[in-house]
Amino acid sequence: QQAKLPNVTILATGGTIAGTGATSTTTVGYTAATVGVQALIQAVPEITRVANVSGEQVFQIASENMSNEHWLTLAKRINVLLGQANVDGIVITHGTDTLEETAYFLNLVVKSKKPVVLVGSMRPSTALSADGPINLYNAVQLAGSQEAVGRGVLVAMNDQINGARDVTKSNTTTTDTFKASELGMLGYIQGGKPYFYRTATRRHTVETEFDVMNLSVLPQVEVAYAHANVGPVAIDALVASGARGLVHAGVGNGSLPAKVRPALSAARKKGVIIVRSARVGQGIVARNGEANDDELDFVAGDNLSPQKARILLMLALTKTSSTKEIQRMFSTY
Ligand SMILES: NC(=O)CC[C@H](N)C(=O)O
Repeated sequence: QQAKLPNVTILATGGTIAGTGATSTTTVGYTAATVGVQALIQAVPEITRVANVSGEQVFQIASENMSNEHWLTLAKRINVLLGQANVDGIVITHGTDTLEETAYFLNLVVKSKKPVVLVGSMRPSTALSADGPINLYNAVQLAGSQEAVGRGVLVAMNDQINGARDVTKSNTTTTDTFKASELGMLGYIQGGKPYFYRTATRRHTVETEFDVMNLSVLPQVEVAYAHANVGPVAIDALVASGARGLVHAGVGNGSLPAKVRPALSAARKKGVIIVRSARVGQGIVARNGEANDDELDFVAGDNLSPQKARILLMLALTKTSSTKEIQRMFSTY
């Protein structure tokens, strides 16, 4: 332990950053989540020069298998670690498929200003020009930096820093996949130093009303996807399965197709909370825009993607079932 270096804990959860392929040119069809956290750290000895690093293997999964229970376990561990004076920051290695969802969940439930940085890779560790090692090196630097304190949960990949709320995976395979769409990234990591140009304005971490430390399950919230010719089948099935909340990934500006509206309205009358969002990927779904939310007693999803609206609705339902209160939360977080 070097006293002048920050203490960074790496929580490993799997993904491509811990993946291996048959050959150096295998960049699809490899196996995710095979390399353990100690091997990940040993593969990048440079990080021991910038931080006192310790590692914990929290899970070893491909992130398409990430569940609410995994999130609760991870969030609780992070809150315990960040409560310790000898931990300055946390890096989470993670598969990229649901990395943005884990990031937003943690952004709402981590109760510390200390840096929490998610990192993954698009190429397995065995590939030519694997992006995992430099991404991990940058993430550790960011998590150990003073610049990252109080900025909410961050995603560090491809030399760029993004905020948890706005970032999304935008390309199936390229290394520049993480983008904050039209809102833009927060900064860069270059030469081992973070450069911040923007900051997230929505409340996060220590400023939220959510606390998962005593929870072992989260309320069931599902997403129903709209498209031409869509009917009520998926919505009815999700409600019958016991969903307490439904996010409607509407077309355009969160529009409700004629066959969908009565199904959602009937669900609301049974007590299910309905959030109107959009499958478009950019822009705001405002209250009483394409649908009369006041009359239907629905919640407008602001500019959250359907998958992120699901997370906020789950956490909202741990506190209230008032649509007025939930709408406030969607305007706050
Ligand atoms: N690039 C990746 O990390 C994708 C691998 C895998 N599907 C996962 O999300 O864990």
